[in-house]
Order: sequence, then structure tokens, then C-alpha cells
Amino acid sequence: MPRDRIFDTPMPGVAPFVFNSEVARVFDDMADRSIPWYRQVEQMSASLSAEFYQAGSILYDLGCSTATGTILAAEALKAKGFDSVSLVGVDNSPAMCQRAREKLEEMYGEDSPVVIRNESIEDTSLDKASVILMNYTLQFVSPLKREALVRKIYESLEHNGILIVSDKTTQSHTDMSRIFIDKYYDFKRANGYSELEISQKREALENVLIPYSVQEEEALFFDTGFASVDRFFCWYNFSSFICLKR
Ligand SMILES: C[S@@+](CC[C@H](N)C(=O)[O-])C[C@H]1O[C@@H](n2cnc3c(N)ncnc32)[C@H](O)[C@@H]1O
Ligand SMILES: O=C(O)C(=O)C[C@]1(C(=O)O)C=C[C@@H](O)C=C1
Repeated sequence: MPRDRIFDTPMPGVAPFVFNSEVARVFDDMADRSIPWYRQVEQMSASLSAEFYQAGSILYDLGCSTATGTILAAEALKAKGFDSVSLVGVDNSPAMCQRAREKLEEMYGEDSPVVIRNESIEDTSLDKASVILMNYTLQFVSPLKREALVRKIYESLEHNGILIVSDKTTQSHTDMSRIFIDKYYDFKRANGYSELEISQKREALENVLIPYSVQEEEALFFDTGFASVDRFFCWYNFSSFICLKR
């Protein structure tokens, strides 16, 4: 797996973070070293997906990147005993879609249960959806567009369908946000990122990754109409939610 060294040389002016080919090439390592308990959260998302997937329906993975979570979900559905499963990964980065298709080809050859769409999640159609995954992606959608997007997701879901969302969050008080962010930077240091990498990435993500508080995120899902909204994972400034439509 190629190592993420994107921010390890001094940059005179740090450009806003984009999911380009440079990022796509190292994304799996970046996610492993930058997202707390990344593989476990993806596995938990896959396992919950298998509980709620309905035969004949489609699982969507919005902002699928290199399809790591999509593949885990496909495997969890198959392990649950569904004869035929259908999954759609959506990402607006051509480089991410290309990497996702390469991984799917390696894993399944001609028989992939996953189709990758290079589209924006705002525009993509979500027919026959029983499970929608949106891990670490809503935080990159403009706050002005989040409500409309979650409404579209809610309306697309079948009865008893679920939305799973993971995001970086702020806390209910700025002092606590600061402490949690410090803990997060300790985590990055422990995973081999230097002070330069941490500070340049922080600059690149400013106004690109816009976190909501846990309360704002929960309110967004409840206000859209979800019958239940529960956190199934929390680590300092990262949370994962499962939202059920009744
Ligand atoms: C942090 S990554 C998501 C990781 C992935 N869900 C996982 O769990 O491994 C965010 C992804 O969302 C995609 N993305 C951001 N905004 C998008 C949009 N409006 N439409 C489609 N994809 C989007 C980016 O290209 C990127 O690949
Ligand atoms: O906030 C940071 O510094 C991060 O690196 C987090 C984060 C994320 O949560 O999506 C940002 C970009 C990459 O996609 C991987 C990790």
C-alpha cells in the first residue's frame, strides 16, 4: 500500500485539499493512519448493513473513495446469505472511481456485485435503497446543501431502511473541542505523521472539511424524519450514526 507523504515537504502556500489522483493513490494508507478505528468502523458499518439490507434492493455507498467500505459491505451481505446483492458506490472524484474499479476488478473479476458511478451525490439517483452508507463524506458537503441531501436520502430509503454516517465532529463547548483535537493530533503523531504534515493538512482542510457538532448532526437526521438516530461509535472528535426510517 503506497504511503501517504502528501504533506511532508514544506509548501509555500498550502492549497485547499482535493481528492485528486495524488490522494487517491495513497488514500487507503491515509485513511488507516488518519481516521481513528477506520477499519473497525467500516466493519461495523458493513455488519449493520447486513442486518438491514432487503433482498432485491440496492446498497449505496456515497463518497465511496477506493471502495474499501463498499467491498466490506458486499462481503457482509454475502456472508448473511443473500443469493444476489447489488451495491452502488458513488464518488465525484474520477481518480477515486478509477482506484475503486481497479480494486473491484482484482477482487471479483467480471462478477463484481458493486457498480461505481463517477457522479456527485447531490445528483445521483437512489432507487430501491435499503441501506445508504455515507462515511466521512457529509463533512465535505457544503453546509448549505446538507439538509437537502439528507432529505433526498430519507425520501429515497425504503421502509425500514437505514442511513449510516460517520464524520469528524466538534464538541458542545470550544474548550472540549480543543482538547479532543489535541488527542486527535496525538493519534496522528503515533501513526507516524510529523508536525509539518499535521499542520499543513490542517491548513489544507480549512473550509473544505466543515465539521458539525454531534448535536447538530443528530438534529439534522431527526428533523428530516428518521424515527431513530443512534451513535454506534465515538472516539473523541469522530462519531458514527445509524438512522432508521419507519
Ligand atoms: C474521506 S472520503 C470517504 C471515505 C469512504 N467513504 C470510506 O469510508 O472509506 C470522502 C470522499 O467523498 C467524495 N466526495 C466528496 N464530496 C462529494 C460529492 N459531493 N459527491 C460525490 N463524492 C463526494 C470524495 O471524492 C472522497 O472520495
Ligand atoms: O482531519 C484530518 O486531519 C483528517 O485527516 C481527516 C480526514 C477525514 O476525516 O476524512 C480528512 C481527509 C482524508 O480523507 C482522511 C481523513
